[in-house]
Amino acid sequence: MKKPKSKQVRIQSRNTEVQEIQLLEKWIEFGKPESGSNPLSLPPLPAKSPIGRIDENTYSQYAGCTKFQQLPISKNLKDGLRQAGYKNMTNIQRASLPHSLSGRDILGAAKTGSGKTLAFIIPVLEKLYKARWGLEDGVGSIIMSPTRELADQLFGVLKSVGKHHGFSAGLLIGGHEYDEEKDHVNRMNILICTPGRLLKHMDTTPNFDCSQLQVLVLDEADRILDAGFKKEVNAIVSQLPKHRQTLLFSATQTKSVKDLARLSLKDPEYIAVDEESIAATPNRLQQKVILVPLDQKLDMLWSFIKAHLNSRILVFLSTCKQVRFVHEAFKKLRPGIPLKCLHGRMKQVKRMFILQQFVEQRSVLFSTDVSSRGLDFNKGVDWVVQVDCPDDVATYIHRVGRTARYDSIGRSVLFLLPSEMKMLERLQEKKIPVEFDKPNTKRLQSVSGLLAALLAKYKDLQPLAQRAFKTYVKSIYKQKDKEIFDVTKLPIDDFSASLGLPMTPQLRYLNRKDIDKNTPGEPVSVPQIPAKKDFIRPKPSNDLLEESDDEEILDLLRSKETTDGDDAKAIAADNLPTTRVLKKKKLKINVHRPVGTRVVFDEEGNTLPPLARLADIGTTDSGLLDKQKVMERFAELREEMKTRDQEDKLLDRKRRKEKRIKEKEKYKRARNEEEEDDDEDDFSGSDKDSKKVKGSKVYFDSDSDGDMKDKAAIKTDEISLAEQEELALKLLSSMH
Ligand SMILES: Nc1ncnc2c1ncn2[C@@H]1O[C@H](COP(=O)(O)OP(=O)(O)OP(=O)(O)O)[C@@H](O)[C@H]1O
Repeated sequence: MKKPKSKQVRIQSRNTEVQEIQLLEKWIEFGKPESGSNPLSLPPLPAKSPIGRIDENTYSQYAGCTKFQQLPISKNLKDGLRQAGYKNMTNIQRASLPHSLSGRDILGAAKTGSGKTLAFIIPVLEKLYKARWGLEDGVGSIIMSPTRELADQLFGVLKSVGKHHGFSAGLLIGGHEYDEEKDHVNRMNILICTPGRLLKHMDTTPNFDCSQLQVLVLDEADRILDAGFKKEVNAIVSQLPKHRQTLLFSATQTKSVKDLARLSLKDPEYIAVDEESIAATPNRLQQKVILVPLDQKLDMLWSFIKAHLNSRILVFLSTCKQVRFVHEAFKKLRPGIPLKCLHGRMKQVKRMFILQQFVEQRSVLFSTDVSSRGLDFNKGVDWVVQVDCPDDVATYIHRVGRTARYDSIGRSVLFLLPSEMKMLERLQEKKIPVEFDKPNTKRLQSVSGLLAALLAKYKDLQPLAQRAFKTYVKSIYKQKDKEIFDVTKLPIDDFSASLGLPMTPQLRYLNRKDIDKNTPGEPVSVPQIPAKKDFIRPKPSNDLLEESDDEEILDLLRSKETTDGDDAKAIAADNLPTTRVLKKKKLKINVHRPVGTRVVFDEEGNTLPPLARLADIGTTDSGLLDKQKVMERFAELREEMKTRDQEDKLLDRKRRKEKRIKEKEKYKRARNEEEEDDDEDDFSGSDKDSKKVKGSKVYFDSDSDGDMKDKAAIKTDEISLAEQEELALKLLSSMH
């Protein structure tokens, strides 16, 4: 009894589906907006106006509608959206959906946190639904994201709003089990992926086929189309059918004709909903820029964290090593708020776990740009702190866009070095409403002294600090925009000391003279910049574990109280942390000393001449060296050098012998192959013989190569002559 009923139900639901699709297609065709028009400019539809079919040939208007329920989309999707809590559309959704639902290519730009994800997930689901796409049809849509975390987040949105559709969807990202993915990838209708992993499947997974692809989506399109992904994206696109719908979205969009040609976009609709708006960043975002000398960055960051213990703070640093160091070091100083870190070198599972934790509790997340794009921390990030200057304005926009999402408020602060003030101009040129603040460092707590102590106590922290130092300087050195990033203007000794390092690590690629001639905090040309006297060495904190009041440091920084220059100098002198003393001593080190020699210090921390440690202070009150001891030491050194020379010679001989053996084996293999080839060919006996003789020549020990080759040649000649004589004799005797 049951079976025919379920069959009947199946037939019935298929018929309903077919009817719904026919209706949607007619409705879309009836009301699709003019190509090139912006549906946002149309007056909003009255709330109670009819939805869908009105009479035989008339359907309701949907260009200009404000609610998802007014769109020509399936009931399944409407249910999914309603259950996920989405009712009214955001501007980018209102502007793009009427175009994308009618099958047009889209190039969409809207501020961070403005709802671009639904603007592409809705047309993807609807396109496949209207095509009655099934499991057996394979890949119908690919959604590409530049980072794994963002791909994972998009996957979450797709699952939530698409739960009433019967599509299969897969997440293809690095860090996942590739073999497992391989087994399922052919059965997926929608793939959310990073470019690298998708290409790997295209190259290696048997029968992986995207030839029927209907919709291609690039989220954070400008990032995916930039040089970093160029090879992968070109290779992927070359394997996709040209006849498809393509949707590109980002907060900072590309209009490069070359890029668009690469993707074969067909008359795309340019939808930039914020073009008329003054700022490229959300209106509810308060943005500050403060001037912080390099050696005070960690003091400033520490003080900031201590003043915001009840917030969720996202901190951007430029390299993985910096993130690791600051996280490890600050953790040991226990600021009174959980600290987490995230960077591209971490295992994927851990990355996901950390993001989850950051979303769930107030904490500080130190991160590289791996989390600068697209991530939506749904409980809201209170502060975005950019300790290191972003590469460009686009990166700035994406970083600050992790806060003030949808309709929430947010705050951000960017630390700029005096040499990076050009970045402030660039932000202002792009109409980003940043407020420039002079730092009033009265409430700053210095951590460099504490870091020096930590480095001495925890041996594994010192290499971390060194790498943090080196990678930061290198990142500046490698930056393309030299107007902003000038490595020669970095006060590198002060910076090194501020990380608690006793000595400035060597930077082979830099000419020290170029750097040293620039003093920290040298005059800069931007008018708003405070004079050098505004940079005050902060007061070291006596008790860093004690919680400071939750008053915001930045409000204080803005306070009208200015510190008198002389006072400032006095405070600075009073409060110099211990690392500064170390730093002064370190400057006396002769960096050009011969390799392998040690720097020797006296009790005052001054460097001594080489061999000075041999001086017998008891007997030579003038500080002169004991000649006898020096001579003995020289003799010792000579002996050591002799032994090392002998060891080197032995090693060299051994290496040469190994090389010879390898060469012989190589020749042997080549000869064997040659002989095998010869066997297959129809050579005359004499040819074969001559080849063997020729081949045999190369087997001589090459210790005295030339000699032996000559001998071999002679030997071969002798044999042939004897044979010839014998043959001649035989011939003569037979003639007689
Ligand atoms: N119509 C809507 N109604 C309510 N909330 C929405 C709507 N659309 C999106 N949101 C919410 O707004 C937040 C930001 O959306 P989304 O992540 O899509 O922004 P985005 O524009 O892609 O940001 P980014 O440029 O940083 O990637 C999300 O939490 C999302 O759930």
